[in-house]
Formats: sequence, structure tokens, C-alpha cells
Amino acid sequence: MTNMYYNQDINEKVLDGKKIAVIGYGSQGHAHAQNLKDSGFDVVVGIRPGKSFDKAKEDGLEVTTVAEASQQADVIMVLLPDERQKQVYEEEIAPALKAGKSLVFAHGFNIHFGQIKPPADVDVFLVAPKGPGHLVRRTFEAGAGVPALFGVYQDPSGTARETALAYAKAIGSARGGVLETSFEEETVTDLFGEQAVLCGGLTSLIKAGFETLVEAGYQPELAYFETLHETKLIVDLMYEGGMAGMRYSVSDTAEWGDFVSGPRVIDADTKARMKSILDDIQSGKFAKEWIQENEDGRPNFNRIEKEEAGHQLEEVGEKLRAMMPFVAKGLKKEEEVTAGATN
Ligand SMILES: NC(=O)C1=CN([C@@H]2O[C@H](COP(=O)(O)OP(=O)(O)OC[C@H]3O[C@@H](n4cnc5c(N)ncnc54)[C@H](OP(=O)(O)O)[C@@H]3O)[C@@H](O)[C@H]2O)C=CC1
Ligand SMILES: CC[C@](O)(C(C)=O)C(=O)O
Ligand SMILES: [Mg+2]
Ligand SMILES: [Mg+2]
Repeated sequence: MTNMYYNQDINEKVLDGKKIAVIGYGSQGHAHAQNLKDSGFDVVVGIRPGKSFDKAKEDGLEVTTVAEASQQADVIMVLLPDERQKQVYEEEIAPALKAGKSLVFAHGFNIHFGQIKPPADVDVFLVAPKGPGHLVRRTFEAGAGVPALFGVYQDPSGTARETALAYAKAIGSARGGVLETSFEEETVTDLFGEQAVLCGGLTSLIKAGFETLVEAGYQPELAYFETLHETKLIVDLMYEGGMAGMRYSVSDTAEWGDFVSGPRVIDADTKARMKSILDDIQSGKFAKEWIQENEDGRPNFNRIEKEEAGHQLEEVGEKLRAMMPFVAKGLKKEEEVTAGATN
């Protein structure tokens, strides 16, 4: 049975009088910190000196070190890159933990895969928005919200569920719906979604379409508009009205092509490969390899990121987007907040 919660189901007052430390000021960090502050809560950002530190100050937030913010706070939300969390946790957060505090995550990776082992007297839960941080902020400012998952790992205080729900409401997620889950379910499904569909699946689909057109002699600019640019417009229609909503707006010719050709691109073999990706996530193989990649200094990550940035689709896209300033408006407004993501 699915448990969904909306604004009217949640008492955010349980956070009154509590100090909330947002550790990290990247994609999720800036959104949580600003949304919590705008919702009237007492927020301190914990961050190392550098770009994010300066940006949080510029944005008018109270900012200090990770260790000091963790000392001050009742609720500590860890919004550092997953691969950095273990070290920062051990050095700067763990010493500040004591009974009555809450340790919170936006993704269960480090708890589920045993990288972080919190003390038993601290509440541990997750509030995981189902969307990129920049959209968590942007939708909040527009009066809407990105839905989120919440899940409790340990609850010595007996109040972890209500604190998690209040936090989700304060960042705007209960405007869209908050769904109860476990650390295992959130971690596995989030990794699967980003690998097979949202990031990996989609970029590979778009690239394959772009390359097919260009290799057949069609103009790269046209191929960019056809495969990448228009994806956003089509996905917007699905976001608003599901697949039927999109099919209502496109031509019947496109809808027929969707029915007959879609299953030729994504077929039973693709689904079997998705299952194998899911197996690797469930078994911990993916996590083990990602942790090792970081311990090795990210040789493959850095090489592939560079290769991808040099793809013809990216070069063409950059020129075309420069002629459409309205397209990049959102990210420009939040410029440099993503800096941490490229470490
Ligand atoms: N990106 C997203 O939209 C989503 C992310 N999540 C989860 O949220 C968490 C945060 O991810 P995300 O927002 O992408 O992270 P980012 O990479 O965008 O941000 C990282 C932040 O952490 C800071 N940081 C990095 N290393 C250190 C350090 N050693 N000490 C102190 N601060 C440090 C960076 O600061 P600096 O500028 O100094 O490098 C930056 O402010 C992860 O658990 C992720 O899985 C969940 C849902 C969606
Ligand atoms: C889809 C990627 C994501 O899981 C997210 C924005 O939800 C992430 O880890 O950034
Ligand atoms: Mg996600
Ligand atoms: Mg994720």
C-alpha cells in the first residue's frame, strides 16, 4: 500500500526552534537551504571555503564550516557528493553527533552500501527529491514543488517520521507529494532511474539519433533540433499529461510512428540489459566500482566526461543555444551553483 503525503497531512511545526544545517551548497544544497529559509526555518550552511561558500554568503545565508554547522544544528542534511560523504562525515560531522540530533540524506547510497555507520542514538532518515536541485529551487519559487521520497533508517527519538515529513514540506516537496520508502528502495531505484532512463538511457538515445542523422548526411544543426532540443518540448507534454497528453499534441503520423518504430528501438533485449543494470545495482557491484573509481582518482570518469563534452552534438548545441538566450535562462540565473558536481 503506497503512503503519500501532501501539505495538509503534515505538521511542519515540529521543526520550529530547531536549527537545520545544510552541508554542501551545490545542486541540492542551494535549493534546500534557500527553500528552508523561505519557509521560515533557521538554516546554517556548512561548507568548505571556496566557490560554494562564497555563493551561499552572496545568497544571504548564514555560512560556516561543516564541523561548526554540524555542532550547531539539530537536523544535519548531508548534501555533499555521494563519493565525498564518507570522509567528510568521519572527519567533521560524526564528532558533532549526539542523542536527539537527526542525520539526513537526499540519497541512501552511503548508508545502504555501508560507507557511513551512524551512532545508534541519532535519528537517520532521507528526504530525496525526485528531481535536480535547480528544479527543486525553481519550482518552489514558482509556488510548486518537486515530489520527494522519505524513509527512516533508525528512529531512537520516535519522531523521525514526522521530522522527515516536515522537512519535505519545508522544501516544497509536499506540494507535489511525498512517498514513504526505505533506504534500500530509494537507493536502488534512484540509481536505476538515472542510469537506465533519465541520464544514461536518454543521453544514449539522443546521441544515437543525432549520429544516425549526421552520418546519413543531414545537417548537424537540424539533427540537434530534432533529437535534443525537441526532446524537452516532448517531455514537457508527457510531464503535463502523460504519454497520452504528448500523443494528443503530436500528429497522428508521429503517433503511428511512435507505435510501430518505438518498440524497434527499445525492445526485449534492451529490457534484458536494463535488468542486468538493476542486478549490478542490487548486488552492490556498481557501488563497489564507483567507490574504486574515486579511490583511483577518477581516471575513467574524467576521460569520458572530456570525450562527451567534445561530441559534435555538444559543440553544435552550444552555438545554437547562444542564439536562444531564453533557453539557458534558468541555469544562468543559478550560475556556478553546480560547481561541486564537476569535482
Ligand atoms: N543533483 C541532484 O539534483 C540530486 C542529488 N541528490 C543527492 O544529493 C546529494 C548532493 O548531491 P549534489 O547536490 O548533486 O552535489 P553537488 O556536487 O552539486 O554539490 C556538492 C557540494 O558539496 C561541496 N563539497 C564537495 N566536497 C566537499 C568537501 N570535501 N567539504 C565540504 N564541502 C564539499 C561542494 O562545494 P565546493 O564548491 O567547495 O566544491 C558543493 O557545494 C547526493 O547525495 C546526491 O545523490 C539527490 C537527488 C537529486
Ligand atoms: C536523475 C539524477 C539524480 O538521481 C536526480 C537529479 O534525481 C541525481 O542523482 O542527480
Ligand atoms: Mg534521483
Ligand atoms: Mg541520483
